[in-house]
Amino acid sequence: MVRSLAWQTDCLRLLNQTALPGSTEYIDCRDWRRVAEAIRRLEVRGAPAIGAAAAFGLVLGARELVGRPGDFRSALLKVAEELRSTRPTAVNLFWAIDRMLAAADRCSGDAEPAAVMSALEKEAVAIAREDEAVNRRISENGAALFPPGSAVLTHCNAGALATVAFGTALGVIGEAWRQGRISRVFADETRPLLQGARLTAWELHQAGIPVTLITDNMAGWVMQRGMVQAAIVGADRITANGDVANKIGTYSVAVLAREHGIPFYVAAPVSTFDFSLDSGADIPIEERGPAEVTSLGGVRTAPDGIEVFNPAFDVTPNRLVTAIITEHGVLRAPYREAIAALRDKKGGN
Ligand SMILES: CSC[C@H]1O[C@H](OP(=O)(O)O)[C@H](O)[C@@H]1O
Repeated sequence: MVRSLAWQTDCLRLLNQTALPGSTEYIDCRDWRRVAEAIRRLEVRGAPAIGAAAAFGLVLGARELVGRPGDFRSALLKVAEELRSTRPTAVNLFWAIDRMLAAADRCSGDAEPAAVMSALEKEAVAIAREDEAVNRRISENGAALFPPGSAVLTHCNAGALATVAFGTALGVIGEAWRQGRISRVFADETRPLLQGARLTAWELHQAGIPVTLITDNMAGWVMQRGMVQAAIVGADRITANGDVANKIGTYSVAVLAREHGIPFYVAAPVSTFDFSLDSGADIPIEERGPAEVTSLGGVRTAPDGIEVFNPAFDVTPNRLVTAIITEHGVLRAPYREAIAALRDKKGGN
């Protein structure tokens, strides 16, 4: 099974997703700063995966601080803040760090730093283990939504690579495939960083699931031609009213799905819900550098010095979301009440 990361006690091993699909390379992080860099560079990416990576980054930070002079807990908080600053949109990053700091706070005030570090390591291992189990439940809950023989469209990568294992949207697709419910997947390439072409197409091809790669601007025509009967994506943050932040281009897919009368599904764990935000207008949207848009594979594709707008995410309003598939079941509009009922199921905060 594809895994985005593995805790090896002395280091956090990351599958370098910027090297896929051309080569399978690993990054062994023994320093929390290298984990932070990997998140910023999208060497590890995907909401649950960056949450788990940051959790193990905090363990590495704690390990560095054990035996150092000065106040262990305030130094640990500084590491946590650095990890929080890596990317602003996926709420799993903040959920995981909050959960780790809560684990540290459960240690008595006079606990030795080594004891706190041990508690942090246990919590990070639990976060990683739970993510795989949660994704399996999401997959089982979502598979039943697809009538046998369905072809579906997906955007970006919400697969095993975006999580600790198994995936969310691609987890649903894999389970539906195993049940004979999905016959083919149309994968948007997902400009500018091509998570669909490089990662989703790779994951599905590895799994033997029929996949057709299309460019983002082909999604409407594929729907208009009746080549897909549904769309399913992951999420980076879902607010209290059911608005969904996800990879840039997701909103366009949702509008096209509504226009063509096909369901638009979102698959996400409860850890991706942000109960503190009332609507998608409040979600911070990461903007990345111009080079991601003005070059491709190291080849310049736009004039020097051209103005660039490069938002990494967009927000799909809840009215365009047919259902949200979680580990606790499938939510349908109106979402506010159903989401509120999930609140006590979100560990950590
Ligand atoms: C299962 S969360 C996956 C989610 O994260 C991706 O963003 P990025 O590749 O920038 O980390 C994308 O929005 C996916 O849907």
